[in-house]
Amino acid sequence: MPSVHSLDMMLRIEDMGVTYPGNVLALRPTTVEFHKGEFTVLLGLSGAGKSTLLRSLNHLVQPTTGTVISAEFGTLKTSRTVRRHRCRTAMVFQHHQLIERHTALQNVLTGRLAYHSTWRSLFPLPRAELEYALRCLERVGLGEKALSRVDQLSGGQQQRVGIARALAQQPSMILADEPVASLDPATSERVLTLLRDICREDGITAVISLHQLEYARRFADRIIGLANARIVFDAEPAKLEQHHLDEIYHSASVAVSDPGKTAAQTSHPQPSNHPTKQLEIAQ
Ligand SMILES: Nc1ncnc2c1ncn2[C@@H]1O[C@H](COP(=O)(O)OP(=O)(O)OP(=O)(O)O)[C@@H](O)[C@H]1O
Repeated sequence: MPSVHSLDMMLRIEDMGVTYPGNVLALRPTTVEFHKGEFTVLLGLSGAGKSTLLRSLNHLVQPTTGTVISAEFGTLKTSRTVRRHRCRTAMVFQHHQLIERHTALQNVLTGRLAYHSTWRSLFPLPRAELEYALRCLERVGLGEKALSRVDQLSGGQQQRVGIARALAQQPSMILADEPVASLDPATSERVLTLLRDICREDGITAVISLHQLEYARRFADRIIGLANARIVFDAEPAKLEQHHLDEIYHSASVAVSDPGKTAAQTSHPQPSNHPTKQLEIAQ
């Protein structure tokens, strides 16, 4: 039976579940839809299943059950549809995954490779491709660093190169797995602002996993909270209340919504990856 989906659907997963070898249940069968131009943040404790959900959206992690349906390419069931979907789905990683000895421009150009055959990519890309990559770098404010080696850039600049590379792919969707986890608070805010603004301007659908609750509240159009391999919250940030946070973080007494309060001030010790801890750092 064909699935029923909304008009602005970009990607839909249906009864999609992931069990890793060793019988590790990482995502229970889940049905959820992502909409065009929506900026969704995945929240949850370490091990809740955020990366698994995120990475299965482009079959980087192979779902064990269920399906992924793309508005552009239909159900991802052949290697051809997966390839085409991946071409339009850019990824941004926590550790950038850049080639450090290459220049920023060379790294951004790798975002164009999906559009070229293997043999074509062995030769220099046409001037138009270089100009396009340069424009992507200019959009993230790094035009003047185009010829700098990536290992000579700061962490925040490297992540901006990662975003430029994603943009070079001309994506309809960006999946970002903890893109600011290695950055200081001020740089994190700049990177998230940049990512959100670019996604808004270009109508790109974004799904981003974060540990910082405060950033999720500020930047997301929609928050999906995960706990124990299932979605326990799915709504706009304004609807996220303490009892939802308790469910996401299994904690009944921490005022995580109080930006003035830190983990050290709460009556219960927090695990190191608890959002309150992140909140403390994010202030
Ligand atoms: N390749 C793998 N093989 C086996 N188990 C895995 C694998 N990847 C993840 N897991 C397990 O699956 C569960 C979900 O992991 P996942 O990485 O999706 O969580 P997460 O919410 O993204 O965590 P974090 O915030 O620490 O990145 C965890 O129990 C994890 O140990």
